[in-house]
Amino acid sequence: MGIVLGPNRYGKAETRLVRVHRDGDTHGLVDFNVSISLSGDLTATHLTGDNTGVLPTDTMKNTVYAFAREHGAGEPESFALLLARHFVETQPQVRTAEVSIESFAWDRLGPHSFRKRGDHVRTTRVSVTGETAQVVSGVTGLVLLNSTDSEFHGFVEDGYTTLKPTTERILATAVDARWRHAGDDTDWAASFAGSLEALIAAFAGTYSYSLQQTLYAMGARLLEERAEVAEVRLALPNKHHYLADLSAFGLDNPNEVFIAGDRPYGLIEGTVTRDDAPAATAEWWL
Ligand SMILES: O=c1[nH]c(=O)c2[nH]c(=O)[nH]c2[nH]1
Repeated sequence: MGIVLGPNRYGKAETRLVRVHRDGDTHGLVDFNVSISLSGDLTATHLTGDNTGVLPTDTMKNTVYAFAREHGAGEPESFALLLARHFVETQPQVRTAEVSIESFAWDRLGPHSFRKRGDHVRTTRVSVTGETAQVVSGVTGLVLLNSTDSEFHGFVEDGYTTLKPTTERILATAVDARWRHAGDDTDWAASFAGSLEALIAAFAGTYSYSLQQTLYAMGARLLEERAEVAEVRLALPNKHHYLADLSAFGLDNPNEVFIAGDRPYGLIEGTVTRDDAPAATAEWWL
């Protein structure tokens, strides 16, 4: 009885690409999750470890970022065809290339501000003890992104610091916010809509030197615009976008092609409150 190699394929899964198309002050944003799988004559590496026909999956990932710089990234079908044809045409041992792309839609908030579509959840938490009622409203999973107007520098640098100061970066977060109402009788629909609008406007409108600064601006704006709210708590994950280094391929990258990071992420948390806010009557955060 013999043992034979059956069907096989290999590739790089889930390359997270964010492509900013800079058209003057108005930016376009494309957000892709690209998975590549190649098959063909790959027997040698499986049977003997002979890698002469193996294009590294790392190269596939690099190709995604380099093509995004060279060709832009528009419709996912076009970008997938471009990549798949490239691997079949340049790698004689590859018979079939499969490229799958998940494309995440963002709605425009401003020239360089975006909100991820179909995301957030409205929350409420009410605590009643005897005659006392405390109402907390909130939102989770509201994903916002500014493709410019964000810097981060002047931070502590110790022996373990490798982060380079930057005057140009993407700032993105998934807003997790709770706000405590001073009373228990207001127009809840209008209050929620206005609070959400205040958070979004402050994020989009703040020229940011840190996510901490943006957090304070968001909380302060909500309190300025909603008299019925006493206190705001925000937890903002810093959804890092790393500038892809394309210099090895002879390409520059003027803040256009980004690697969307997953984990770890910075987590910036804080409370913004009125100095005359009534005390909370129950635990209300998380
Ligand atoms: O806005 C930021 N705040 C930080 O505290 C921080 N730390 C870091 O590595 N990047 C950032 N960005």
